[in-house]
Amino acid sequence: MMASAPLLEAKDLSCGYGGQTVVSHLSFQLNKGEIVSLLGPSGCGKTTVLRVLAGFQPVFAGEVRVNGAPVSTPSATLPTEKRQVGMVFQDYALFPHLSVAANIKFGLHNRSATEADAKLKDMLELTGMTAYANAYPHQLSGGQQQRVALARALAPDPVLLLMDEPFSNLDAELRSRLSLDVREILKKRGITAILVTHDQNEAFAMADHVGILHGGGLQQWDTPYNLYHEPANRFVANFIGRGALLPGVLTTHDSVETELGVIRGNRAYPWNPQQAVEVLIRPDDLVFDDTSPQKAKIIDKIFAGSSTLYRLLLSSGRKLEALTPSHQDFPINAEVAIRLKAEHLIAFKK
Ligand SMILES: Nc1ncnc2c1ncn2[C@@H]1O[C@H](COP(=O)(O)OP(=O)(O)OP(=O)(O)O)[C@@H](O)[C@H]1O
Repeated sequence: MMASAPLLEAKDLSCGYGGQTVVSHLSFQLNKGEIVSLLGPSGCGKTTVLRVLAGFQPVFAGEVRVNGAPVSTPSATLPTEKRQVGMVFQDYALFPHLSVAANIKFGLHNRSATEADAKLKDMLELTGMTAYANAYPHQLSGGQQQRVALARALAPDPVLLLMDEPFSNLDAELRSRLSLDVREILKKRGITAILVTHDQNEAFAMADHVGILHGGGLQQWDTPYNLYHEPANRFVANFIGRGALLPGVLTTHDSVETELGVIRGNRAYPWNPQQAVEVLIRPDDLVFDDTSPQKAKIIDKIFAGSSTLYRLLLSSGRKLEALTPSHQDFPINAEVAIRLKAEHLIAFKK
């Protein structure tokens, strides 16, 4: 039975501070080698959950299991040092007076010198920091310091790696590059990891599954693709990506009449025909198409290199956004013909 247990399992977990519950009824599982992200707005409890998983604080209810064995229950909390978790924080937390090599070897005091040296060499290579073994943290860039922090966290072969906003002190470009690099490093070694972030690009770039936390609970646990294209509720629809909600009326269980025509989707809704709904329109659901009878006026555009985001005004006065390849270049105030090209019909009852 133990062999088939998930690597990490949170079951109906409630946690918080003092008597104050921050997150309740949280359940999720991670298999070995999986990378997941807990994503949510500031204050939703991401760090609190991570602290529970690390063993820094107790659970009020529910339990956490690692490889089938309970590590947190309301009556017992296995201490951090016995959990074999590695941690990477926002502020790097490297020892300033120790060299890169000594930082990485810090958690290896119970290994033989030969073993520790081999591990150091391996970690330096894995994180691309071999040339900096003798440098001190203040001589490194933020991105390099975070690579060392990762090497230090991975050196003792943790069962689980916990990362709390690891890239938020870095500029946007470095952040996106490093998040891909770190994913590659973790995948190469089959490391199971949880990343806490409020940055959806980071979560999407790194994680196999993402849990959206809000309002004291989990709103959706899904792949990045599904969170974007098949959000489970209005909160997720608004929180993830860009988009607008367009009013419409359900005509059959899987089609909605809107001012852009009838939208037919890939799922059936249980509501009666004529039910008033709102349909989620993502910017990439709209295409410019000269043959379409639907007209819109361009009121703004944001050029982003390979693509352009257009803000459009419909004749009803409603506004939508369209994301197109940047060769399709139109001036502000131009009238364009648009067509909906959505494969997913995401409707919410009005
Ligand atoms: N030590 C503490 N004592 C009491 N309440 C706390 C403590 N730490 C956090 N909280 C509260 O718990 C809630 C969740 O905090 P938490 O830090 O887990 O959120 P978060 O989602 O990680 O937010 P952020 O993205 O801003 O870091 C917040 O309302 C916060 O004020």
